[in-house]
Amino acid sequence: MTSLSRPLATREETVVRAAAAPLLSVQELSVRFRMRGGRHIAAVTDASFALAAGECLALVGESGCGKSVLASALLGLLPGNAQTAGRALLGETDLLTADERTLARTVRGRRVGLVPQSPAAHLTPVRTVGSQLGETLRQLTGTRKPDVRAAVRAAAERAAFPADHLDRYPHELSGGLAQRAATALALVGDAPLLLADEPTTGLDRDLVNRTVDELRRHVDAGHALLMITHDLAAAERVADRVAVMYAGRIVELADAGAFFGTPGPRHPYARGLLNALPERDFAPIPGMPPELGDLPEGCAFAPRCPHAAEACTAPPQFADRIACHYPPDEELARA
Ligand SMILES: Nc1ncnc2c1ncn2[C@@H]1O[C@H](COP(=O)(O)OP(=O)(O)OP(=O)(O)O)[C@@H](O)[C@H]1O
Ligand code: NI
Repeated sequence: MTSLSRPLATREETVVRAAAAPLLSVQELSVRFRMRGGRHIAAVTDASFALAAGECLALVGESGCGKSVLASALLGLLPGNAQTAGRALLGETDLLTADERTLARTVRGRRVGLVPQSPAAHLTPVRTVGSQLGETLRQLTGTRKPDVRAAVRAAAERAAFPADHLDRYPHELSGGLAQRAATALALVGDAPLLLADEPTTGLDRDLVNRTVDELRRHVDAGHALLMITHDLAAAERVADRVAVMYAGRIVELADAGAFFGTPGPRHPYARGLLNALPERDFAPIPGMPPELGDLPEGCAFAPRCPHAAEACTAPPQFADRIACHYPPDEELARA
């Protein structure tokens, strides 16, 4: 063997390992907001998950449970009163500790794309959608001037944004159109990781499906997608895996097929979420989620949980993809 064979073999091993390693690894991510009077809001607590290239993870849970805060943390977009703990590794970069210059120059838009939850607030008010798309294309993909017009039309088409609205300003758009403009902008950079925060709000079912299918094509082309959504039907259509969040914690991670099909969700909260759907039992979960500034000591879902028992006054560990003292098997054993 020549002396070259070793480095070559090592490089091959590296490629194999890279293929198996997740693109994003979030480890015990917590976000706290410091408030007046020494109070704090525990918006995200100990969230851990990984996301591979070519995979979509849907993050679901009731309003206010911390989904958008989690996404903002991954982009370094939290306000000044936020404190983070844990790690969020994108390759070698820890997104939680990367400096603003790195985030602005190499991460946002280039390595991590965002479809924001409030697209109107993220679009530049004084520029038309077409001009914003054109500028983003030139910046992120180096599209040359003569090619920009066609590229803008293609980008709009991908997000079902009508070409005859490209000369409109953001305030002239309906919520649904602003949403599609934001999706078009987010897809332009071809970032390996896309965070889509409620990308189908304000769209009718046909457009929801069209948007979701375009996002799925993006995933199938090798990108990773973290999709935050209230729309469980959209989640079922697009996701490979599901993360269920309750009161700032991920309480269940599941394969989408098992979650939406058989055997179904394992966590009592996740079962409640699905059963609340009109096409299922249409039975809402009784009660309200707790205040994130005033969380109970034990399991935060216990006050609403039909299975709560003595053990639930202590916080459940996240183990075997669920944070529950009585996951289904144990429940059967108790019955
Ligand atoms: N800048 C902030 N300062 C203090 N608290 C905040 C701040 N931003 C968000 N929060 C709180 O963090 C919690 C989580 O909010 P977040 O927006 O992540 O919820 P969400 O799951 O995305 O809800 P929705 O589905 O309604 O978008 C909420 O209680 C919210 O009030
Ligand atoms: Ni949100």
